Amino acid sequence: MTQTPHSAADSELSQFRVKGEIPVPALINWLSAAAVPILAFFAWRSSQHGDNLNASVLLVFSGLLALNLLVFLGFRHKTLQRRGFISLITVLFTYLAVHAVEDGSAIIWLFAYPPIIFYISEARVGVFACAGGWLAVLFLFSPAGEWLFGSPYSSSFRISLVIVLAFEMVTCYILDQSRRRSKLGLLKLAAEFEYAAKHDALTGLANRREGLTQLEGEYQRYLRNGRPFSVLLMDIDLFKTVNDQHGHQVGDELIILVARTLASGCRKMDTIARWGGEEFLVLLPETTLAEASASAERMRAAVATQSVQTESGKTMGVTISTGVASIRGSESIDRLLQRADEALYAAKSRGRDQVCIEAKAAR
Ligand SMILES: Nc1nc2c(ncn2[C@@H]2O[C@H](COP(=O)(O)OP(=O)(O)OP(=O)(O)O)[C@@H](O)[C@H]2O)c(=O)[nH]1
Repeated sequence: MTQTPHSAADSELSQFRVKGEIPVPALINWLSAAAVPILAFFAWRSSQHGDNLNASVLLVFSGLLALNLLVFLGFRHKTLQRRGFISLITVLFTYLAVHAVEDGSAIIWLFAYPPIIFYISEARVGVFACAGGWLAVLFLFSPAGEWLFGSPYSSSFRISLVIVLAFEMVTCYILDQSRRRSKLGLLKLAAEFEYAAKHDALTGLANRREGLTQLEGEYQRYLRNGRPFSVLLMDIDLFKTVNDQHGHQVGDELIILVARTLASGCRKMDTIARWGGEEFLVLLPETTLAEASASAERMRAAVATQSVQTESGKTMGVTISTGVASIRGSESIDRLLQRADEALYAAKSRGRDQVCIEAKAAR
């Protein structure tokens, strides 16, 4: 069954990739590959300035990001890669800000955090991480933060950074929401297209193409496991007369009524397809000829109890004729359908409102 877009959870939406969009694992790989030499460069600069502790910490981050990249390349575990990357950059950015790396100027790398986090994770993770990060910066810049960490940031820099960071985070959130909305729209459109491609617009049943697809799938299963399946080919009797006497609208109502009756008489595993104008194909997986003819007979009887109201207020009954056939040996799908069609033809020629099994009368 096609998933409806409305039920798509945020996480599923994050995994749904529009053609041309950069895949999250590829983006993380690229960012990691870029971050490893950048961190190594800053580690080298720190060691030049005699700050060996900072050089070691940056080298450790560089190594961990490289490790996360290699683990992904080895195991292809996307969730592990994403979580590892988010944890590492969150701790790294916190370290850059708190430790005031490069005389505090390294804190500007914090601006890389919001777009990355919104792109690679679910919306609520992005909001949580950004709000938490912003509050942490606010605390770092407060008198309490200054007393605790002794950071060197000037007051004008603090004000600017807090405001610009908030502006960037809100902008990233808005852009991310817009991206997610358009993805949702595409997901909805794709589901609608998929539904339209597989279903008949009038009855909501599978259309002929989908019926054939299901039939082919069942045929392949039969070739593998040898369990027989059956088909019922059904046709509304004297339908042309209904159209001619009462108009196409009543004819359409009758088709819908028969479709509903057939659907309510089938198992979940069965497929009912609108095969032609007033013709239906029922595919009964793992069903013998005897079981199929019993089902066909039940459906025939159920349809015969139905009626529609004509424009003159009279009730009009409806009957169907059915041809039944079961797969045999290594015959083709075409041959099976041909035998069902011959049985249907026999049911028509023997007076309609009856079920015929492979050219033999069943009633
Ligand atoms: N209202 C309506 N009529 C349709 C639709 N599709 C096909 N038809 C009509 O269905 C009729 C089929 O009639 P026939 O194939 O001649 O057979 P019949 O009158 O049912 O006679 P038997 O099959 O011999 O019982 C034609 O008049 C088509 O125009 C549809 O979607 N809606």
